[in-house]
Amino acid sequence: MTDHQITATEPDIVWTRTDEAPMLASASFLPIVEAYTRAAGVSVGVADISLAGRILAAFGLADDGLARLGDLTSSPSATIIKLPNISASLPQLKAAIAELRGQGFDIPEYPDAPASPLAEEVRAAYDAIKGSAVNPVLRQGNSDRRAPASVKAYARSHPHSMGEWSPESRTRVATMDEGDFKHNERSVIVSEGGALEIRFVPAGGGEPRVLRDHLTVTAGEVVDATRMSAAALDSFLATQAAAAKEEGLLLSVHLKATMMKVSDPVIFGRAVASVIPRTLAEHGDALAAAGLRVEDGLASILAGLDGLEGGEAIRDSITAELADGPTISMVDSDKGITNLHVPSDVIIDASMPAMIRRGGTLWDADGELRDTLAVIPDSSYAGVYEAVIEDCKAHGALDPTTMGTVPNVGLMARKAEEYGSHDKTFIMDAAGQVEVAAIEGAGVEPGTVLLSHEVEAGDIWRACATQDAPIRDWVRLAIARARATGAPAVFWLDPERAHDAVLISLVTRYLAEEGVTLTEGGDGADERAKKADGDDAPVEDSADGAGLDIRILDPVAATRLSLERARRGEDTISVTGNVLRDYNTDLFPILELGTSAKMLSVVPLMSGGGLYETGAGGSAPKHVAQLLAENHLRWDSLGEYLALAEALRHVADRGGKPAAALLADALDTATTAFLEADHSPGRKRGQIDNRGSSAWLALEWARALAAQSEDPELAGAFRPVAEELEAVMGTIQSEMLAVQGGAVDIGGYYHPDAELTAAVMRPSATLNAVINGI
Ligand SMILES: NC(=O)C1=CN([C@@H]2O[C@H](COP(=O)(O)OP(=O)(O)OC[C@H]3O[C@@H](n4cnc5c(N)ncnc54)[C@H](OP(=O)(O)O)[C@@H]3O)[C@@H](O)[C@H]2O)C=CC1
Ligand SMILES: O=C(O)CCC(=O)C(=O)O
Ligand SMILES: [Mg+2]
Repeated sequence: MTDHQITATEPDIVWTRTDEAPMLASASFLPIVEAYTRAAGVSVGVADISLAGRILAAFGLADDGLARLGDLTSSPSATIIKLPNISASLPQLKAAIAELRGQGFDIPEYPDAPASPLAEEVRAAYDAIKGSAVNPVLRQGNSDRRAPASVKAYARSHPHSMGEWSPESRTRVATMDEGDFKHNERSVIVSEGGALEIRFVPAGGGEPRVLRDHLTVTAGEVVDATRMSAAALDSFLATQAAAAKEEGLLLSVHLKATMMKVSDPVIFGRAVASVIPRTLAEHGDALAAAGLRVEDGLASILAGLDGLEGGEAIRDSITAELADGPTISMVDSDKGITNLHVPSDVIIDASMPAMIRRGGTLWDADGELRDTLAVIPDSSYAGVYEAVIEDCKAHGALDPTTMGTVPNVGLMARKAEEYGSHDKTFIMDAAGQVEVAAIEGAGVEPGTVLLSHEVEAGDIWRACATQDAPIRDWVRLAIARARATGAPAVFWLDPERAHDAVLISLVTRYLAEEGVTLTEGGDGADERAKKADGDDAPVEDSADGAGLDIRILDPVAATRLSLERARRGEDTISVTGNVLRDYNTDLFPILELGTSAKMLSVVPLMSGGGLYETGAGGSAPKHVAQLLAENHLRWDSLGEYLALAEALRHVADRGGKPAAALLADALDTATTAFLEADHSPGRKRGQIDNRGSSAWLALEWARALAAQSEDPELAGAFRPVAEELEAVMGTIQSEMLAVQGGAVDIGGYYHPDAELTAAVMRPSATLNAVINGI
């Protein structure tokens, strides 16, 4: 029994308190949810998994909501609604620590250079909070992300803006063709359970050093190892900086420094270094002595120069080099924030689709849109974006009013693949060999080296693991989605990649075990032959005779096929590994719906429980900035509405709470009516915002509950609510709009004051009176 054992008092549904815009939106919507569910005998509790909450918990100053929920995921009764949370970069973590200290919490500063065992401990505690520390704990299942039919219908009738694509666009992707993670990858299947060790053997003799001492593996686990060569990376980045300048393209770098918290900040730092090489050659020692690191971005370095002896000379040198080098794309041209200022500002899953949606352009320092050289160092997945860009150049922008949908079934459970690699990623400090060796079991003699790489100082070496049970579950989920929709399901796997080659063999075997045969031409050959014939029709035949069309294609071919079908209005399920799950579930929703916030994002937990994520995007920091400046929150809570309906259905399926099913059905009806009436938040001050939207949803939900006849008592309880809300909705909406315009104070960014937040997020006394009266 762990400290966090779930008790019988755990509520039916746990709602997560997170950060930024989703947390603010919850302050408005959650009181409505609590009132409606309480009236139907369904309990909703809150677990704090915010960045600030996790920091306080690490020092015993708050309950550990994340640990509690992590335990809950192993229970079949788990029903968790997970809102997006901050995956903190180091600058964000430090800002949160400073804010909490400023509020009087007794927590230590982040030790940059720990010099005592205690400081080491503090650093380890903080490093565990950094990056994507929440999702891997809760995601004990694979992922099923899609746009529900009502949302797709809404997007078709209310299309978002889509930039034009010209065949003359010079925007392109640059990626490495050697020395990167893709090209150095090696992969094995461990035949039996056991334990592995990761060790470093220095070049030219010397004692081997253990990097990771007891890595438990299970039978059938796929273990990969790879390295990014520092020399190859530096040379690639220098070439791209020169190419961007030469070709007059903006330089933009697209990484995932938040989620890939060990490798990608280092790669980001090398990108920063590539635009200020002379400054680093001349002043590198002074910067290091002041603790200013390229990994933290230009903003952090520039801020650290204030008051530093010799700081002005360094600033002048940086300014001169930036003026002399390629034009770097802007995150915020008004404030002079470039793509290389902050590691967490540009996150590839959102940044590349947003650029594609804007006709392949990014902003320059004058706020003008220009073509860009999109630098994606590792080539494992860069080809997907390359293929989309080529497609848009050839055929123009996609049309949201007609395009089909590309939902995703993602292999994600139990820290699968790269996104579970943080504790097995190392930045090498010397040349030598890194080995993954069996120390116990694993179906081989102890000491057997399973994987190894020659490394140089500065290289990034990492191992990833993917357990067999999640792979089988993923294949079954893909079949289930193909059956439920009739759409073809395509496994995006690249036979040229070591890991994917192993997965192709497993997927083929597990499909056969489920009685499913790959569609003829499932290797892409048929598609190519048909194209050569000028025949654009999809492969309709299904090899298993049961109407299933399941194929395996490399990611570039899969992208082309999915886009070709989408342009014809046809749907294609993308069945992918963990990284492409992340990329595709922003890419396609942003093109189809304008934002991934409108996605239904279900994680059927392998224990039988359910995790319902809201949307597939992030926490939109710029939405918070807008709320603070002009009291308008444009966050769209549609993802929350969709997730709540699914969670209620899960509670109903567990038995004993029949009203949960009625709440779910009524919420679906309400969401459809809400979309049809176009009550979604507007982007600008003076338009309806998140709070006004949730009030409309409350009205539609009450109406649908009052209209159902299965539970007359419940209908009776909600009839007056619906009538009252209907009568006062005009007043509610005017009260909501009246507060917009000026700045507001909620007493903090990472840890705002609960009362101030509630006051800002519940500004309509009329709505509050109705809700509080339920
Ligand atoms: N599941 C999770 O917990 C995730 C957490 N994150 C975290 O979120 C933060 C920001 O990351 P990132 O996703 O890259 O950037 P954003 O959150 O800024 O999302 C990108 C853009 O998507 C649009 N958007 C996203 N959600 C909504 C919504 N509900 N309503 C309206 N528009 C929305 C906005 O576009 P527009 O400008 O058009 O309004 C936004 O600017 C980081 O801290 C990151 O670590 C990121 C991804 C997932
Ligand atoms: O965990 C994170 O940092 C981000 C997750 C994410 O982007 C996603 O799941 O789509
Ligand atoms: Mg994502």
